[in-house]
Amino acid sequence: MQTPLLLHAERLTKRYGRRAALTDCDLRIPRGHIVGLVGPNGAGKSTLLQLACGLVRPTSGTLSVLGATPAADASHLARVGFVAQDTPVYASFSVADHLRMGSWLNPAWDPTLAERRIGEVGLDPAQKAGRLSGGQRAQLAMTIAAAKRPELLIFDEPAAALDPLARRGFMRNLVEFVRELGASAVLSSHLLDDVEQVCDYLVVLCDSRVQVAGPVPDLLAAHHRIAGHPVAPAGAEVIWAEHGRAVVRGDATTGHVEPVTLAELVLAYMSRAAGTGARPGADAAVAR
Ligand SMILES: Nc1ncnc2c1ncn2[C@@H]1O[C@H](COP(=O)(O)OP(=O)(O)OP(=O)(O)O)[C@@H](O)[C@H]1O
Repeated sequence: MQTPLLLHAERLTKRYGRRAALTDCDLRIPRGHIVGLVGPNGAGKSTLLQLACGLVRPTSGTLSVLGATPAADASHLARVGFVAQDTPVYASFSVADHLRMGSWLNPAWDPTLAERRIGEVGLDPAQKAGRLSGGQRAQLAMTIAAAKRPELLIFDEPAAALDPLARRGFMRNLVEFVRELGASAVLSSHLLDDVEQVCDYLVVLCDSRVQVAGPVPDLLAAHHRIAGHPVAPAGAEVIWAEHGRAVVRGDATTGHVEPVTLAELVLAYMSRAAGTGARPGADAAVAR
C-alpha cells in the first residue's frame, strides 16, 4: 500500500460569505518535506493552514492530511502540531506550567525533548509567559508543538515577530527540529529568504488559487531567467516579462539564459497573478 500523502487537496474551496479564501486548489504533497507556503496578503495561506489543522472546514472539495480528514479524531489531532500566527500562550502561566499542561493534554508528550529545548533556547521555566518577548513566545510555542512528537508541524508565519538574527537562529532550529522528529512541516511566510533557507517544497498561492507547487529543485530546474530580446521557444510559458527580461517555464534557448532564484520565481508568479509587468508575449516574444 502507498504511504498517504502529507497534504492531498482536490478542488479545495473555502468561502467566507461571498469572499473566496481558496478556490479549486489541487495539491499532492508527499511526506518528508518542509513546505513553504508563500503569497501576498489575503492570498489564502492562513486559511489553508487552518483547514489542514481542522480549525475550519472546506466549503467544497476535499483535503486529507496524512491520509485522513483533518482533526477527524483525537489520534489525528495528536499527529499534527500547529503554531498559530500570533503564537498564543497563557499569559499568567509560567513556562514550566505550559510544559506540564502539554504533558497532560498530549499522549505522546516527550518531556525530555521539551525540557532540553527550553534550556537550549535560554527560557527560564519560572518566567510567566505574559512577560516573554515575541521571540521567546515563538520558541515556547514551537517547543510545545514539537514535544507532542507530531508527524506534521504547521507554522503560520513562525518568525514574523523576530529580529533578523533571532529569525535566522529560529529557522535553523526549526529545520534541525523537524529532522530530529522525523516529521514534515508546512510553514507560511512573507520572507522569501527564510523560505529559501529552509524549504525544499514550494507552494505559491495568489488570490485564493495555487499558482505553482513542487519540489524546489524541480521548480528551479524548470524555470529560467532570460534577458536581452528574450524569446521563449514554443512550448515554454512566459510567466512574467518586463523591460527586456522574463521568467519562463520550460526551455529557453535564445537571449541571455540564466538560472532563476527562488525569490525571482515567486515574484514572477505573484506579479503575473497581480497583473503587473508586461503581459506574456508583449515584452518577451514567444516563438511559434
Ligand atoms: N474568518 C474569516 N471571515 C471572513 N473572511 C475571512 C476570514 N478568514 C479569512 N478571510 C478572508 O479570506 C481571504 C484569505 O485570508 P487569509 O487570512 O487566509 O490570507 P493570508 O494569505 O493568510 O493573508 P496574510 O498574508 O495577510 O496573513 C482574505 O480575503 C480574508 O479577508
